[in-house]
Amino acid sequence: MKHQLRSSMSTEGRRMAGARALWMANGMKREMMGKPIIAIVNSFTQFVPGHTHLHEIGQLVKAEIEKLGCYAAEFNTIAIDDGIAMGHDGMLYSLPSRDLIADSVEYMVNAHKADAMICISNCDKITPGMLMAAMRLNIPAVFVSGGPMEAHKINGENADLITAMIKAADASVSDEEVTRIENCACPGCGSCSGMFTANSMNSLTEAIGLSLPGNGTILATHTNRIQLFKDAAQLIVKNAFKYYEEGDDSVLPRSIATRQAFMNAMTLDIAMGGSTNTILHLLAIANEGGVDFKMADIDQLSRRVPCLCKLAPNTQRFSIQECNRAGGILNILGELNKGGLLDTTCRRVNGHTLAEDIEEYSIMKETVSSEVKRIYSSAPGGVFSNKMGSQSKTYDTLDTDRADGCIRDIEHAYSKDGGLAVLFGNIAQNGCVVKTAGVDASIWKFSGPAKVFDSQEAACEGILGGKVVSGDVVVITHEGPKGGPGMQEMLYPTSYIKSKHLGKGCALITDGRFSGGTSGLSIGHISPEAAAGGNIGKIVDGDIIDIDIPNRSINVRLSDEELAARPMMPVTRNRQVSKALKAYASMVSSADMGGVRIID
Ligand SMILES: CC(C)(O)[C@@H](O)C(=O)O
Ligand SMILES: [Mg+2]
Repeated sequence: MKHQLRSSMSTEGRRMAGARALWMANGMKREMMGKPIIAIVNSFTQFVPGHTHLHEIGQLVKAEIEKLGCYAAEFNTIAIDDGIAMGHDGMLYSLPSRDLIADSVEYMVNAHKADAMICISNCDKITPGMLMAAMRLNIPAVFVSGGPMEAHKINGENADLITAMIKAADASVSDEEVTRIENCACPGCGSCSGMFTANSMNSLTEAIGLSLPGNGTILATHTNRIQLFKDAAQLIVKNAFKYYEEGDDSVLPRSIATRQAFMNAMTLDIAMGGSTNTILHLLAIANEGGVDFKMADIDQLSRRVPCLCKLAPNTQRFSIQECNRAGGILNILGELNKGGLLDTTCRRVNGHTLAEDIEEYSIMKETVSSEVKRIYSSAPGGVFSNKMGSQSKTYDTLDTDRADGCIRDIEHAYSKDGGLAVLFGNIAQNGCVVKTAGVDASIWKFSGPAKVFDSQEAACEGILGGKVVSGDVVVITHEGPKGGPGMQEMLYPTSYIKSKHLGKGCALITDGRFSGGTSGLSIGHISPEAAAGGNIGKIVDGDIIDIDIPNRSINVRLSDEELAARPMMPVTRNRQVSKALKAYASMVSSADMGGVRIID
């Protein structure tokens, strides 16, 4: 062994007889000792459709690994369903759960001295939590997500949980119509079908190189998703031997997720109008690995990367299944690469360079291999199913229309400027973010009077109660990482603006964050947050807010002197915060640092 097995601490030497006895009681065979122990980090839970089908897959992965002679042991992490935890104080727990997941993976893997891990993630905080752990532990790791949910279509347009939320608060829609939509919006297992946070993060994992091709886009219900798990199981064994036996450090997370890989991933995100949460998570993951990747890099990239792909909620024409049919993540990267926008020398978990994978998985070549066709022709089954790999339907043809198909080439970009932008100004000195892919170009410049609310709940009441009118800028304060605490997703306020048919008439700005399902002129992550003394906490009703996306600015129309003389507005809400959340709030940073905990 070139690198000593971590597990040798508990499997070697006469004095480890007790530990060996326990390992054998777990099912480890004598002949497995001295070989890498692989942790199967699963996030199965029946509280989240993105995870409800993961019960058996961990054991299938174990069987695949053990065929190759290594012992594999499964443990679970928690997983919160943001959609179910939304619209009430459950959302306070969502972002903090990311760090809890990272810690729990460290606890299990370090306590039992596992040598390598396969991470079975899916929804919003689970993929970033596990990625943070992978960077922290820096042992061989491969990621496989549970896969996306099939999309339900009404008259050719996506109808998902966001559609249900918007219709449910629209008084012009009948109860029967609302029930009809909620009955079909989520047709079974998988991460919700749009380019929401879960699918954004799983796509970014593929771009960073820590998962195999297809990870971001092959449907949960498709048999090809099971094949991906089998391939990943074989790969983690191969990489564990490469590292421990051959001393090959290139398989380690920090060797793969380098600064260049983060830049590539962010480039992809900007090109596909991913969830703004990815910014928060990429900053936090980079921070765990000591990678130099900051808000300023995101700002720079957003100025030169075009928007090549729009899925729900940025359009209702396409969802993740159509993106897969157009060649998925590697084919978006392929188009970006033609514009010289990537560093394709980055090495990936499968041992290839990004250039090699882009070439091999391109669907635009004259001869596309049967393996590539197999992956990208994975189609929805079209019937409700919450079973992993329960169907194997295929598309007859792949989508190679780069002018008006799901993935466009640079010549036919939706916009030359990317789908995400970072704005700065006197109310966001450390920046804030907006998903421009989801904003109608007619309101990229917007000025209007502030309507201030110091909680998400008050904002919801204000919007639904008619307090907010066309032309207003809704300002939601004290919902940042520290102030919330937990930086709630504001999907209800942004959906209610649409329910009230104010989508193009209002802006919303906050130190909180958004769901990937949010679209419209919604600006979040304002840093510093109000609870950290940020100027957003000084805004009062009637102040004029100037938003200018093309020039990347956001300001309250007050002079520096006026703003300096303004006191912070008192917080009027009455929110009960548990001790667990207070502990989190006591150490969390602002969004521009990824909302990571500052612990020294
Ligand atoms: C419920 C959603 C849509 O998954 C949301 O949590 C997101 O962030 O995308
Ligand atoms: Mg979310």
